[in-house]
Amino acid sequence: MSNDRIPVTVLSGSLGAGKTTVLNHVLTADHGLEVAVVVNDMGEVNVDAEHVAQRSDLGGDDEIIELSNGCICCRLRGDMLDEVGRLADRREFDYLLVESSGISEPIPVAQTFAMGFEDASFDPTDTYALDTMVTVVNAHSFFESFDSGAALVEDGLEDDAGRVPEEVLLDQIEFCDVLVLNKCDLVPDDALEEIEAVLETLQPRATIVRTEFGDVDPDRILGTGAFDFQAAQNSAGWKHELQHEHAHDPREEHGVTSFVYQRDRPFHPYRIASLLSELPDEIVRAKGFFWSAGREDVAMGIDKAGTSVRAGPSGQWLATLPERERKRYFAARPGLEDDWDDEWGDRMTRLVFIARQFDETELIDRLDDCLLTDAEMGENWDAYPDPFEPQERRELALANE
Ligand SMILES: Nc1nc2c(ncn2[C@@H]2O[C@H](COP(=O)(O)OP(=O)(O)OP(=O)(O)O)[C@@H](O)[C@H]2O)c(=O)[nH]1
Repeated sequence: MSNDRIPVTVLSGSLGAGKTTVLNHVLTADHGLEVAVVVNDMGEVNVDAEHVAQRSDLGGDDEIIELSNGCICCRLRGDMLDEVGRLADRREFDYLLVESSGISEPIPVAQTFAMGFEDASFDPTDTYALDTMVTVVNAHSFFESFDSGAALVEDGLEDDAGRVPEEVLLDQIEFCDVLVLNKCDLVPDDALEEIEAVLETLQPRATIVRTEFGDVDPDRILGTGAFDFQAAQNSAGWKHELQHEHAHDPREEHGVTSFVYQRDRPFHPYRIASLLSELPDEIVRAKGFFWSAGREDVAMGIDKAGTSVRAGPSGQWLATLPERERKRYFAARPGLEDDWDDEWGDRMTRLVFIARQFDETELIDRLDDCLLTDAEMGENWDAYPDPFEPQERRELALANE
């Protein structure tokens, strides 16, 4: 590999998905590259590093950096950089493979390599080039992961931000270049096709590679040059839907439905909160923003990953901005002005749902029942009880891309 900088592939994926198995397969494959490895394990003892050391034909311990008792997406970000900096000083090698812990969020890990990290003494950007973000998906427990999250992680193991495994799994799927669908030996073909259809809907940009015991062709995950921070960050299926679909538009493939619900009348806060708390499990993913009557100051956001649902203030309506600032947004985004309402500005609802084996008509009816009635449109909305959190994150709803 003639690149000046050392290319890096990061393996993400939930606990037990097969990251170490993939890693060992790549290390013992015949690709002619000298590969150094970082293995991150949440426990005190780095079991994965031991498995890698035993199984691979790597020489001394020098080639495997073990980062234990914390996660490289949060607490150990700086430690990881310091270690890979020392490694690059110490010896020559062609490629760096990073196995993150099962609960690592991929975006901070990618940022750490692509942009460095303030707490670290080493700046990776001259030495390393992030090449491929890979997420290993466990085909065998894929659908159960969304039903309960229980298959992914033992109780109480949340990341520092309090995110649950289903949310982290969705992040790992939505932010990557390659999805390795592992444990295919345990799943019949028709189920694999359905899983692939869900994955393609959640993440249309990534290539999907089916594997058994991690038998991936190294060319699929090493030296692909596929990583592009901006593209990866915008690649989630729900973002495409939110940006490009302007109306209800279901599409179905292998029982996987993806549709946008859009309305310009506000929801009754109590009714929508109650519906959101009991969304059907068939909805694997829901994202977007909505208008809750009485909260004309703020756009409410929704984030459903498997059974985990979060909803609350998440952005500012453009209508609440001073006119000059608003015009800057309009100038920067042609088309934004098209949906502008004379009375309510950009206040509206746009929600994306990705579901499997699901008839969306009932949900659409139930969502419509949450909209204010004609009589309620004339009421004092400020008198409605507000079930949502009061605090606000300062993001623009329409910039929610
Ligand atoms: N049947 C089957 N078992 C597999 C496959 N890939 C891995 N395994 C087994 O699944 C278990 C977990 O695999 P690992 O490679 O350790 O998974 P991991 O993602 O590194 O797990 P953590 O490091 O705990 O997050 C091991 O017992 C593997 O032998 C596969 O394709 N099929």
